[in-house]
Amino acid sequence: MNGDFGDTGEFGDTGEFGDEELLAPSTVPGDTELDASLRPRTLSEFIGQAKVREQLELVLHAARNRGRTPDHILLSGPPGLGKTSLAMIIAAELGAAIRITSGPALERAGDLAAMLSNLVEGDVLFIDEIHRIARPAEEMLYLAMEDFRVDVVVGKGPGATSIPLDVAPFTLVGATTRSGALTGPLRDRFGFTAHMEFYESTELVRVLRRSAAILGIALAEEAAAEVASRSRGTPRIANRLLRRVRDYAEVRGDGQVDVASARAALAVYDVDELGLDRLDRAVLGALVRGFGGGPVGVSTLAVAVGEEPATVEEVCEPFLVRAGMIARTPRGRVATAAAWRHLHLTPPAGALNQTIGVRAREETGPTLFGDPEV
Ligand SMILES: Nc1ncnc2c1ncn2[C@@H]1O[C@H](COP(=O)(O)OP(=O)(O)OP(=O)(O)O)[C@@H](O)[C@H]1O
Ligand SMILES: [Mg+2]
Repeated sequence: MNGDFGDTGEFGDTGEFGDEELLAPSTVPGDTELDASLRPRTLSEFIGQAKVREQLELVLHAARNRGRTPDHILLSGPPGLGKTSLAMIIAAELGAAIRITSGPALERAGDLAAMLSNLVEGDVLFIDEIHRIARPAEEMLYLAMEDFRVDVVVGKGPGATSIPLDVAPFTLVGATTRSGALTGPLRDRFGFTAHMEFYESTELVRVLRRSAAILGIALAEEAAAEVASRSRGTPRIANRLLRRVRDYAEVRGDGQVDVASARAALAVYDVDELGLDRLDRAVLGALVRGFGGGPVGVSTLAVAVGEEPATVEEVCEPFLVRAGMIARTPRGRVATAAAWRHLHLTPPAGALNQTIGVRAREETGPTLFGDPEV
């Protein structure tokens, strides 16, 4: 099994990004193969996310010492940061088999029961987009996670009986771009939640160097830095931009990617110096020009740019917050002074001045001004 199924679910449905797919953090057609060849295979190959790596190392090590399956693990963070890669690494580090499914595929409890009853002791069950699991399956999952047992209901109406079935002890690894959308009971049953953060440019440079070595691309140091700084803190985007600058260097140059050809290539693909794409710029434009800088609710913003609220909230916004362009306030989203300037406009006197590089946590993470308005 190659286990690569990045194009399930709403983020895989990249039609909405049109020709701006280059900067979509989700997988786009053609990525899958690339992702598979560039995926880190061990925890030590996994670049960045130092905190998460340390925490995971402890969880896995302790479980190995005790000869037990580790606690269930939730991986939470924006698309393309390495959740699927980490899930596979967890299984590899445990020397366990990995079974892969996703929330949207578990529509009926029976789908999950079939999956669970096939598990062998020690297996890792990976459920991607776990926040999209259907309710009946979710309830079955609680019991399986806690007691390694499921109740399969046979028959209908008053004659229905439930037959308890044992499930082999397994480790559930769930991945989600929206841990806030998980129900409390499900979240509580994970022993450990790894919060994935956007990558620093220096880390993306290492990702790019590694990928260039695997793909046999001559990538100059300065060019790597240039690509890294425009990759929205996201390894998947860094790898994709790397392929585009390679194309450019091969067609218009001698195949060597230097900083000049990298810049020229990125200009051709309309990737701005912060790595913002058309949708990001549309969101900022709507916020600044349409709503005077906010505050405005995320669903209103989504309507203004003709996008799904989930896309704006889970794909654009985390990065715009991290880039210091948008702040979440209890009354809605607000454009910072940097956002106005990025659009070549003069910020109004009261515009927020925010430092770049605020931690981009999901909606459950700390915000500047208390709970985000949803
Ligand atoms: N830490 C890392 N080191 C090196 N490469 C990485 C790292 N994290 C991710 N990548 C690269 O980025 C690609 C995308 O990672 P992955 O598919 O694991 O992301 P994801 O978080 O599961 O995304 P999604 O939420 O869209 O499913 C990988 O194939 C790999 O090439
Ligand atoms: Mg994934």
